[in-house]
Amino acid sequence: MFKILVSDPISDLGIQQLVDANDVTVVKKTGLNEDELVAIIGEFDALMVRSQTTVTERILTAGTNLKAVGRAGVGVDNIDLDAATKRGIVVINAPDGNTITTCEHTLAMMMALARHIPQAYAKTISGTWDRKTFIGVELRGKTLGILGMGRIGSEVAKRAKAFGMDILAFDPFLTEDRAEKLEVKLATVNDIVLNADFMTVHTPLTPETRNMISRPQFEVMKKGMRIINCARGGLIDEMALIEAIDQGIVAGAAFDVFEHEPPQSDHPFLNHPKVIVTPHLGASTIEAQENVAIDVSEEILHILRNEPFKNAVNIPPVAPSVMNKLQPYFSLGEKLGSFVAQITTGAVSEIHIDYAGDLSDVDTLPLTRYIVKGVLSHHLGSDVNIVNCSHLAKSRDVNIVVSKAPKTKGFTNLISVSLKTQNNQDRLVAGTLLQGYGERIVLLDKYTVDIAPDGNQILISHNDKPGIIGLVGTLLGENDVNIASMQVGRTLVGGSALMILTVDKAPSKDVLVKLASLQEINSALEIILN
Ligand SMILES: NC(=O)c1ccc[n+]([C@@H]2O[C@H](COP(=O)([O-])OP(=O)(O)OC[C@H]3O[C@@H](n4cnc5c(N)ncnc54)[C@H](O)[C@@H]3O)[C@@H](O)[C@H]2O)c1
Ligand SMILES: O=C(O)CC[C@@H](O)C(=O)O
Repeated sequence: MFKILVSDPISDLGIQQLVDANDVTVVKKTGLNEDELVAIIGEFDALMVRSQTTVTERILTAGTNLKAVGRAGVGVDNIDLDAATKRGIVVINAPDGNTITTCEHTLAMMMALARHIPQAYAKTISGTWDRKTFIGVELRGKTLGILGMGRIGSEVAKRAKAFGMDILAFDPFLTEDRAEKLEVKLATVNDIVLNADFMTVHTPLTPETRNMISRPQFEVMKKGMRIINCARGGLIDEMALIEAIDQGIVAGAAFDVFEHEPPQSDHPFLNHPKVIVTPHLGASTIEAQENVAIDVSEEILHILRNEPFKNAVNIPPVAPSVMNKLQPYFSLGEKLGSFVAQITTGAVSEIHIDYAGDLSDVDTLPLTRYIVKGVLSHHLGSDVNIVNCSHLAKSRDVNIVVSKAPKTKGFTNLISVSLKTQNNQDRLVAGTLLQGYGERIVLLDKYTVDIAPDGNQILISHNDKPGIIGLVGTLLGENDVNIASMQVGRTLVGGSALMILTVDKAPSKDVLVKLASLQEINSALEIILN
């Protein structure tokens, strides 16, 4: 039974599928501080949050059973991603579910700003009928500058066009072609600062975007600019903005987000007549909260059930077409990694993976992760997963080298995994997925073999002499180890040879020692493939 902690207010309807799942227990506990979370997180397999819970390294370290942290929303700046990645915890978000809602909030803020609606409302209900102070401006014919043309920025552009606004847009990934399709003019930040009447930001908060609009921009800004921030506090320098408003450069600002949330009661935005604010309500609609919670719940279930998932923030995304092609190879890849690690002794310095045939023309990174996981799991156990395997390899100075070849020796697909060690070993295992026969190991070092990579195997290195197979069979039989299949490979008659046995149960250490001491046998090794 998986236990999931929901630590922020999240739509009940959105998490219904978790509540209904018969392999899941959902515990809702909101408003906990870090210490309280640290005290209980160890019992849980997954944590689901919005933006109130700050998921710190301490919480992640205490979450010894945590496999996933789900963010019901877009921004993951409240989650320590590095700490999660190191611990192999998948962080997922719901990037699409609140796009329209946040875009609509942005437009609502822009219109409220243009027409002084919150200020006029406050005055009217206080008993003053003031029609002179609140002369607004039209949106029609005005220029809107959009910084960040991702999901939300693009939707804002579409709707602003309907108001008759001209759009100047800046995004490092915005191409001429896409700008043309969106009917916006490609611009620089400076173009927007100098020419726009309204400016709205829709970027993530990164070291590069922090204070992207600050004193240098306000100094040259078009007079009368109105600024909206429904993305992240810190994108626009809050103190510099107040100065610019007081200097008459900026006509007004509408902010849904703050550098520190909630802001202190003496924050200058909170009592400034030209600033309107909402308490991070951008994503707060019934629809968006259901959407994001449904998306994240689905993903958490996939992760806990070991099923393919998307939207992981700490693993690069994979196109569905690539995923469909690679997925059948994940189990084979992991077993090849595990196999070669089990036959290698000494510290691994390099994992060389060669993809040939069908696999040579796809982005194989997700499959590489399974292979690396297979290699590292042999020594590091269940602490390794596809999220942290690259980090673990790097932190142990293991070099991962990938090569590709379009042709194979008679196989439509072939994955070769070789390990180089610091004591100069170089072992290789290659496998394929055979139509109708499933996974096969077809090459072991220089020996051609045909092994189904499952269950318990014994790998015996011996000299190619008559009678060895009989000796091995007799010894295993005497020790109640039943042989399911046997493969023998040699390169030269009478030279060194390899025997691989699939057995119904694992041999004891004692039996392996006895096998290794038989005449003409050089070593006997147990390999377990699950
Ligand atoms: N107020 C809310 O409740 C709320 C709700 C949802 C999203 N958000 C926030 O809104 C922002 C946008 O969300 P989204 O879903 O559109 O994200 P997105 O990832 O789809 O878009 C972000 C865009 O910003 C661009 N960008 C990055 N650096 C830039 C830079 N220096 N200058 C210009 N553009 C840059 C990226 O290329 C990308 O296209 C995020 O910060 C998100 O956390 C806030
Ligand atoms: O959970 C929220 O309401 C905040 C959502 C928003 O900031 C996001 O990044 O998705």
